[in-house]
Amino acid sequence: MRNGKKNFIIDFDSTFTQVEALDVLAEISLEGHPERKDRIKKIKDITDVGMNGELNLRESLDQRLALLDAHKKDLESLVERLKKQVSKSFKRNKEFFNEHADRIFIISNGFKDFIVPIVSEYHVKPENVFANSFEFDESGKIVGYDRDNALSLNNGKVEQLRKLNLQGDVYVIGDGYTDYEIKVAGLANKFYAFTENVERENILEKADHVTPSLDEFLYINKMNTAISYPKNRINVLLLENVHPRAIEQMKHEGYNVEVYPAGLDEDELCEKIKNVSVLGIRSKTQVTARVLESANRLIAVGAFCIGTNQIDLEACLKKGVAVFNAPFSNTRSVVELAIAEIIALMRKLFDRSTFMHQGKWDKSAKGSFEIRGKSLGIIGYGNIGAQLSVLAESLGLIVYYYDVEEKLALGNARKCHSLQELLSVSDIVTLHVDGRPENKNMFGEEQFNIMRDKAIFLNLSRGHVVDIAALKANIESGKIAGAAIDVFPQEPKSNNEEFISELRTLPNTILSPHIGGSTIEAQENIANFVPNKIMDYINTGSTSNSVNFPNLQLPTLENAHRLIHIHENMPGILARINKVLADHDINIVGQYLKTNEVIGYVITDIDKEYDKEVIKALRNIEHTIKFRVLY
Ligand SMILES: NC(=O)C1=CN([C@@H]2O[C@H](COP(=O)(O)OP(=O)(O)OC[C@H]3O[C@@H](n4cnc5c(N)ncnc54)[C@H](O)[C@@H]3O)[C@@H](O)[C@H]2O)C=CC1
Ligand SMILES: O=C(O)CCC(=O)C(=O)O
Repeated sequence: MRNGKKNFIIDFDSTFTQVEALDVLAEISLEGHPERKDRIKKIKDITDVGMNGELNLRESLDQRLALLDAHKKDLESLVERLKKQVSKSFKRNKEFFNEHADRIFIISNGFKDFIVPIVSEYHVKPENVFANSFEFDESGKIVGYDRDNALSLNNGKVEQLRKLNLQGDVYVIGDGYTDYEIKVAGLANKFYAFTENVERENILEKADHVTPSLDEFLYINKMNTAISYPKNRINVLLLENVHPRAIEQMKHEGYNVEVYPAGLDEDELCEKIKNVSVLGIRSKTQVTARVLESANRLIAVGAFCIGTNQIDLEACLKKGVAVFNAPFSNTRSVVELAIAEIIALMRKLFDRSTFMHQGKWDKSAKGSFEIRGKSLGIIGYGNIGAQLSVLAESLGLIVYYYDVEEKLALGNARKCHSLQELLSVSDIVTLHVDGRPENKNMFGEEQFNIMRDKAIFLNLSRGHVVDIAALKANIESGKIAGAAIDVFPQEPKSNNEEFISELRTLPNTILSPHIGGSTIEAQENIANFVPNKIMDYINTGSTSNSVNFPNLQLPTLENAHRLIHIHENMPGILARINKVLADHDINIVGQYLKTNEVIGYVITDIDKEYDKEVIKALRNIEHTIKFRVLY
């Protein structure tokens, strides 16, 4: 077999095209037939049994043709339909077919009548197509096939290949048992199980390599020209029960997705993250510098939430890992919960309901108030705080706010110039600051002391922001008449762990398991938003909305290769990149640079034809953190 040349044997049904052609032919030929549904199902079943090697091929063909009741004219419609259903990775790799036309062979147990018109559009030579041929009666009805052709028999592909007596290496790409048989007969160097359209368990185990797309096959054989990196090689790990829409989107993109329902602790994550390219988490999983040390392939982290205090953003930057979150998707849910809790606390609703469940009827107005005309102090007037301000005002609350940054007052909200000022005027105080480390215990005994007597207190931001012992003492003393706490310094990793807190059993205290953003709407919004940001980053290099990378919105790549260079922010790196490009006579089509304190992010679009040595030279520039090429 050896002369250095490579021959490619490619199956047609469910490999070259996404479908089984006879199944599609049945849909056409049985149009209007009284047994259409039933027959189509039978045909599909026979196909599957045959593909798994459990039914004699000739029998399978005979049975299907009898059920098909097809005519020559149906073949025209079939070809039109199949043209639209060529496998996606085949469509984008037309160049491969063109370049290797002499050495590409379609060997199929299907029929030349429809195979040739489809594959010819991909530069496959008609004389390189080996398949059966239909036989028609005078009226054009399909009545049989050429029975002398070995391809209507079991092991027919093997026999055909023997006849071909190909010189050089032979690679077989197919989804079925008959493709695998070629390898078993010793006529192929390797069998690649093609799973872009169907996965047949019994074939997967036997394959030399499972290839979820033609890109993967070309990549491992160093022949990829259509895309820089096969998407199935991008391993995604999604933790903490992210919404199924995210899983669906990332699988649809072609990524290899693993899902885990709970959070992982540092040791577990260090182990799990080794080969992960994209990590998806919510608020629990801590992405520490130590975790990042173990992350050999990580390119992006998606926080399926707003807060990113659980991620060491600086360590991510230093490692060239871009972090994305969903800054708006669950804000409304948090606001609605805060409003509900304010009313519930002002009416002592939870305690009253608990008493009722214990059989105690306590009808009284004591300690119960309307919220109308009361003052609400919002600490942290960001996306949540500002939205709460508008809703609260529409319910008749007088809104005060305090923020460390200059913020525009919405509606009639009144700005406070200090936290003390806000605390001294508010009947209800609610925290909506972010979880930056400086906010640890920002609310403690001193702040509770300044608050009005019998005020209400809410924290739906982060647990470490409040000194829990001080909160407990102030609830017990009656200074705080009610509290709603959704976030805690220590939260259970999963629903199976016990919640332990000093706040348990305190009066008029609503404790909720960090569910501010846990609504179907919010989770679905997040699951639409974050994967798209990550996919955009992987596909184009765009970093818009990244929480740690310099934000760059890039044009789509057309007729160029994109070089993405992430480096430590040092003087002169851009000059060095451009010197390397000039030394290799590279024509720059576009260049974009943005830096922050830690990294520089340079994108250079160049003409497609270039000396590949330049890639090595760019990678070797001192202070390079990460480098990748996109096309
Ligand atoms: N309970 C839950 O399920 C959820 C909790 N959150 C938490 O809520 C936080 C706020 O969310 P967004 O409003 O979207 O964030 P944001 O970033 O838009 O707003 C936070 C605001 O707090 C201000 N701030 C920070 N520290 C402050 C301080 N010490 N004093 C006064 N102002 C301060 C900031 O300047 C900013 O304006 C998130 O960072 C997250 O930790 C967010 C969503 C759901
Ligand atoms: O729902 C979650 O897992 C976290 C919500 C949250 O705290 C956030 O969005 O920052």
